[in-house]
Amino acid sequence: MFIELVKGVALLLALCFLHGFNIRVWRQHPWVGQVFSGLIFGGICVVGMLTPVVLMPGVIFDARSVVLSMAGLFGGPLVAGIAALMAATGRLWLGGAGAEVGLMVIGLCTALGLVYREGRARGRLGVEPVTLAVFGLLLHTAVIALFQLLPSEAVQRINQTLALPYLLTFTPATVVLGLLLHDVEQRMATERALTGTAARLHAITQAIPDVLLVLDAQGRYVEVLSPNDSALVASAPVLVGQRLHDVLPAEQAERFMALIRDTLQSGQTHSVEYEMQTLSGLRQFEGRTQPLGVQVGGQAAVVFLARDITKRKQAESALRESELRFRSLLRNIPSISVQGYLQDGTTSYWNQASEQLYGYTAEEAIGANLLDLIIPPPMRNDVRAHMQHMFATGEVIPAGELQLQRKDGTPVHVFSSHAYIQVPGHPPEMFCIDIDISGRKAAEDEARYLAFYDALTQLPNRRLLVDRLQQVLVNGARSGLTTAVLFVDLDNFKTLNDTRGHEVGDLLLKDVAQRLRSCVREQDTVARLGGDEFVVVLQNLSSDAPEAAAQARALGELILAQLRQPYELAGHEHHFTASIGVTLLNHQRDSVDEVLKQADMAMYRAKDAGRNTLRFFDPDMQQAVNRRALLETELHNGLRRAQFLLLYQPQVDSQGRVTGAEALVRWQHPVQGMVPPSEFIPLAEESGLILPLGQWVMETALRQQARWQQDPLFAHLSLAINVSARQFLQDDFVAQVLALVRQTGANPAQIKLELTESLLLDNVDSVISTMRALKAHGLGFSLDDFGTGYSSLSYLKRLPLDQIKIDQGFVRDVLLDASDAAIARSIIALAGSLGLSVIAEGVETTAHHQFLLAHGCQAFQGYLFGRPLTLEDFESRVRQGE
Ligand SMILES: Nc1nc2c(ncn2[C@@H]2O[C@@H]3COP(=O)(O)O[C@H]4[C@@H](O)[C@H](n5cnc6c(=O)[nH]c(N)nc65)O[C@@H]4COP(=O)(O)O[C@H]3[C@H]2O)c(=O)[nH]1
Repeated sequence: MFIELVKGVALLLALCFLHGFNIRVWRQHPWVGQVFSGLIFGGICVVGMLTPVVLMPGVIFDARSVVLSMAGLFGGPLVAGIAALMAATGRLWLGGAGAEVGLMVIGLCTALGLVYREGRARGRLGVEPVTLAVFGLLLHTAVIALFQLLPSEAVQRINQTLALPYLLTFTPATVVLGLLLHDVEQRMATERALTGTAARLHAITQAIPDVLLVLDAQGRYVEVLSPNDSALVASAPVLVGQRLHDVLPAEQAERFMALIRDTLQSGQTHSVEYEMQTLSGLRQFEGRTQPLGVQVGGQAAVVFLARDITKRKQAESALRESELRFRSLLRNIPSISVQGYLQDGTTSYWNQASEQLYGYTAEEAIGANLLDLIIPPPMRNDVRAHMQHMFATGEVIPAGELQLQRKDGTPVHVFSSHAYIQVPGHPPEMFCIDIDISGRKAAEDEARYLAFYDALTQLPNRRLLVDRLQQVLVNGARSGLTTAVLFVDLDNFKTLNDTRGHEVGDLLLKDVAQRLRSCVREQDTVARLGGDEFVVVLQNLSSDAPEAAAQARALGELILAQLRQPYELAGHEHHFTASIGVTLLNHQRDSVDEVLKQADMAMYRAKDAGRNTLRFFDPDMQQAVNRRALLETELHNGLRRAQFLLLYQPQVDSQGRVTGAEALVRWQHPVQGMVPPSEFIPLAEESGLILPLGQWVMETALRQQARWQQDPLFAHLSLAINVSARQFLQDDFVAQVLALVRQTGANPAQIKLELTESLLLDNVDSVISTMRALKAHGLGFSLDDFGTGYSSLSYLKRLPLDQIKIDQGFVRDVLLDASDAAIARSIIALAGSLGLSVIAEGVETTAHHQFLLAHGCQAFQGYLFGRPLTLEDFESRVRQGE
């Protein structure tokens, strides 16, 4: 019996082995595994039933209760169901009296096993020995209870002999089988977990591109994991088992050994960068070591993770090279100045082109402030504001043309672009990229200059001339002053060009340009129209057209005279003349074209008239000018030929007694007869002939006065002499007069110099000093035409005058015009208050005389008392008066 039970236990062990093996075999297909497990459990039951403990025929005992309950507990419904079906089939096939109870036992054990399984699944029951033992005891007690349904004979024997051994054998068997199956179950779970971990690890190591090595303390390759062999010194299978010294150069192997030692000693991760000759060539790696934590083959070991960084290193090196290239490019690129500045303007970068452009070396510039370096003072506030805005907002200053300054202070034109760069970890910077455009600017200036100036003579060209004339036409109308346009053309210029070539021709034109410029004032324009044609624009001439024409003619004559002077051209002396056409601008009527055409036509008239001359466009003007020119010549001749004489107009006192005379010049023209001063004095003043004429008058008058000195009849007579402004303002006027006084022996106390108010307009101080100098020698002064000019009373007070003359204009209408009468009265009163004598001129009627007399005037001159008389007539008049 015991032997039978041991056989049963052996069957149980076989069951465990077969069940474990089956599950492992079918782990990929768990359902199939369960079916086979069911067959195994069922098979063991059937085998057990075939070698049972036979109590009596038809009543058998075997280990099916243990097997089926464990099939339920560890196999689940499918396994237990198959096993129970097979066991039931086997039992029915064996038959006998105990068959029914046997089937019930099969059902009971299977069911209780499944119940236990459910309790375990819900966490209520475990599979530890005690629980299994309680389960086994309950199960087999229940089975013995079922045995009570057997025939009474069998029941009796069971209860007496078998029940107790049954309980004592099968309960522990249940525990043992449960523990064994539980162990199988656990081992399978561990195996599954390990398989999962290994699969994950494998997947991970396959996924990472790095090389993973396990090296022991001796430097032996324990494990080599690499996605491919290209990163290894030899293929993985070859490496495993070899030592570092076997596959690496000694020096490198030793370096890794030291790393392994350090890692194991410190227990810390270590990093290394190295280069290695691999199966795919020389590669660079970044490696990390980590202690493995467990021993391998009795040795401590490290995990070594190596990453191929060849590409990264190549990229880094390419980047470094590229940066180096760009830096070198920026540094050395000619003509493009690059400068870097920090927020406060401190210079952080300065390339070679900046050195050349601005004159500061990089050493001088870096660290200095932008504003102090190249920004002209007037621009500094603007630049500061722009920079602040850019650094605050990141908005770049727009590119544009600027005028900056070099180290030596000279200006430089640049086209400046700006960039705002912020590199993480560095302060933001402004980069300026400046291109020198001074050359372009100069070219533009040159082009602008050439557009308006003649390249050969540097004179304004036709375009600028037209421009200026247009302005003159617009503005001149307002001023009322006259503008004259002179068209100057060289005579025979073409011959010079043809005979001596254009170069010599150019020399002549340059010389002519210079001479023309020297003839005119700053405000006038000399332009070259092209070829040998020049135009001179004279502005601010007299508002009186004939006078302006005379001024234009005078300048034209001067130009002709200048251009007549010999020319020294390329070693030869040449003589040229010019023809000039003149027109006066009529601001209301003319256009620029019209004006130039007129001057051009006048110039051709000058050519027709034999060249070396000037002609006016306007025939009337021409005639007037001709007349003046003729008169001027005649005036000149008249002086030489003594055609002038003095008349003497008596000046009388309140009693009508002659007290003196005013000397009045006359021109005894051989053809025109006696010419009055109004016709020739202005011309004499313009032409300068007034100086010799005035000198003659002064000498003649003084000589006459000296003669009168000798005669008691005339010795008391004073003599008034007219002095023109131009004459009076000569530097040596005082010396001239005093010399004449000395030479003639005239009495200065009897001499009165008559000055006009116009003299006082600009020259009060020098007039006063001249007057004082003469007065110091006894000469007296009378202010002529008083009241017609604009002399201020304050001047009047300062002038060392003796007499004021009331102008004949006031005297004439003194009885008709209340205001003239008032002026005359005021002048008399004024003279009285200033302590001056007063003389009225132009007194023609006794009514004039009476009025003036009544208002206190004591001296008179006028037709009422005598016209200007020849010397003889004047002297006989004085005699008659006596
Ligand atoms: N209607 C009218 N006229 C009278 C009467 N009494 C005198 N006159 C004129 O008035 C002018 C007076 O001379 P003035 O005011 O010095 O004005 C002078 C003077 O400014 C200038 N002048 C004359 N002789 C000389 C001279 O020798 N040298 C300079 N620089 N200027 C002279 O020429 C001006 C004109 O001289 P004249 O033609 O000689 O004209 C003279 C004289 O003939 C009168 O009752 N009725």
